[in-house]
Amino acid sequence: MSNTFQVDLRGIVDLLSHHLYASPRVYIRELLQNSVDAITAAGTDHAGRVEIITGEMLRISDNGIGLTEAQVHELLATIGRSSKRDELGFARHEFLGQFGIGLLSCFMVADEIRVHTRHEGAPAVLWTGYSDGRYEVAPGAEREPGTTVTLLPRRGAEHFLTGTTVTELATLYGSLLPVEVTVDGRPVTGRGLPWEFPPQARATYAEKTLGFRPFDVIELNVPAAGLTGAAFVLPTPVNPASRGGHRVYLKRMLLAESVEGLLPEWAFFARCVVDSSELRPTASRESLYDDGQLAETRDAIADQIRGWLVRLSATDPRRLGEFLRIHHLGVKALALHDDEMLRLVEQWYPMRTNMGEITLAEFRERFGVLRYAATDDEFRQLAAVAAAQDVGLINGGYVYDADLIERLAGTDPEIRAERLDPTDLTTRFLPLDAETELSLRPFLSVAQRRLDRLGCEVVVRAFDPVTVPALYLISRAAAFRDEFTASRDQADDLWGGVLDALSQTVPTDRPQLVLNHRNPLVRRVAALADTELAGLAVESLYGQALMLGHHPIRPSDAALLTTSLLGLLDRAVPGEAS
Ligand SMILES: Nc1ncnc2c1ncn2[C@@H]1O[C@H](COP(=O)(O)OP(=O)(O)OP(=O)(O)O)[C@@H](O)[C@H]1O
Repeated sequence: MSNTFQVDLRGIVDLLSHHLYASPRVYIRELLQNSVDAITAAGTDHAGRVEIITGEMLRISDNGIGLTEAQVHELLATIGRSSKRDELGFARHEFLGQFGIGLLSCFMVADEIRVHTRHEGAPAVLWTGYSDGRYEVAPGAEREPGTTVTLLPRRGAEHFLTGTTVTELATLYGSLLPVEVTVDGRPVTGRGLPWEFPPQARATYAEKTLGFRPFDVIELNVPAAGLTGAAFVLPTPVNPASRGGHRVYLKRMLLAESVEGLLPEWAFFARCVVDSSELRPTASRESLYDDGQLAETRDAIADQIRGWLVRLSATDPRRLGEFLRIHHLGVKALALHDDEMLRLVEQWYPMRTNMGEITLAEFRERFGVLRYAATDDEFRQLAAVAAAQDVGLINGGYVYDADLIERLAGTDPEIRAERLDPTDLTTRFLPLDAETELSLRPFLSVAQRRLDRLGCEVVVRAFDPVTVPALYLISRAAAFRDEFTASRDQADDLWGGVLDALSQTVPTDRPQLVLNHRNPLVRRVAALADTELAGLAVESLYGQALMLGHHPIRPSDAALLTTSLLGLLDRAVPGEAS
């Protein structure tokens, strides 16, 4: 024995309103969609018209194809049955609807739905559906071919059917539709496609609907997806991680104002407004169906945005510079895996160097090798000294910069990159002649004794600039050891033992205080016969070098600084010691 499924309409409507549609407001979209589809079905030489009248009840009339009585029974009363699919069940291309559930959404705001309809050459029919699942079919009053749907508001949902709300919703969803739509006599369509507006009007449109005046507008055209539209470039930086959605229309009907997945992540600086005749909606019609076609469309749009950037570099570099200043993070993120973008960054993005802000291309021309410091701290330590020796140095400490430099060198054998370690610079420090070296021995041993307990080695070299008396150089290995010692000091006995055992394996090159023999003050200090005063001076130079390089001041450093400062003051201020 075979039976037929029974459907509990209340249950289905509840499912739709709570789990499928984001808001009951979509009922207007579903009604508009049915009217437009009926007009499409009536044929192309047919000037379509959709009229919405609000009041006690809501009425929407179209001059579309209408339904015969047999179709009314078949289509309106069967959930999931649609006239918009072909024999194989595929959505027919020319229609907006496809699922056969749209009309049900009206039960979210109405208790009763009346469909008064007539198909050319057939008598008019009146179908009445109730939210409890009953429906009636009766002969309808004489009328022109077409359909009028009337909604009787459900208690508590009246506000969804007022003139103001309906005008707002019809404008939101339907303003780009290719048929004339009016609400209470006022047209909501007919203003054309915003991305075809002249530039000024386009900017005003963006300001009103997207909330910003665009930096530029990129026209989009992807024939394979029947897609046209525009990408509006944001005029201010945005967090690359914030997902900005796009305004997507499908066959001129708004899908949603914040659709994700239309652009690749790197293009976070653009907001699109597009219409597509091929991309598919999910059943809720609130997002795009994520399939191969969406992926291909995304790639095609990405190409067009990339093309805009490349074009800008060729025709208007100044403007490209402006763009990069605003959105450098996104462009750099993109350059990490896109060669064209990498070239763009190399040619046009000014990086911070010790010779000012210059592009990597210029830097290479001047200095050959892309020499960079990997962190901001290392850069600060080295920048002035390197500059005085005419060594160009890039600050690779900004997000992505060091990675980009490395990648550039990895993709082009012509390009060399070199990470500069603070201790590498000592090779640029000239040793002193043997005689001077010898004469400085006693001073050096005094100085070394004062700094021994801080784990610092003192050397004297000649380097530029003469104005810098001393530099504190810390190699990567030493930096690691410093952190290691700090955690050893804080650890309890058990962990202390473990860390001690480990420390055997930690390399032992020590940080260095490099005194500059070209600096007059250093020469005078080195020549002092008073070893106590020389010691105090070395300690002060040590403190000053720490601060110059923005090194952390440990408690032992702070204690040393205090005693040396007080010691020097004591020497400097005249009067008898008490
Ligand atoms: N205004 C109308 N004029 C003519 N036929 C209509 C009209 N409204 C609805 N219909 C008929 O009723 C059927 C069911 O409509 P319904 O809105 O439930 O689903 P659909 O439009 O086919 O698909 P979807 O769920 O994607 O909207 C339609 O396929 C269509 O044949």
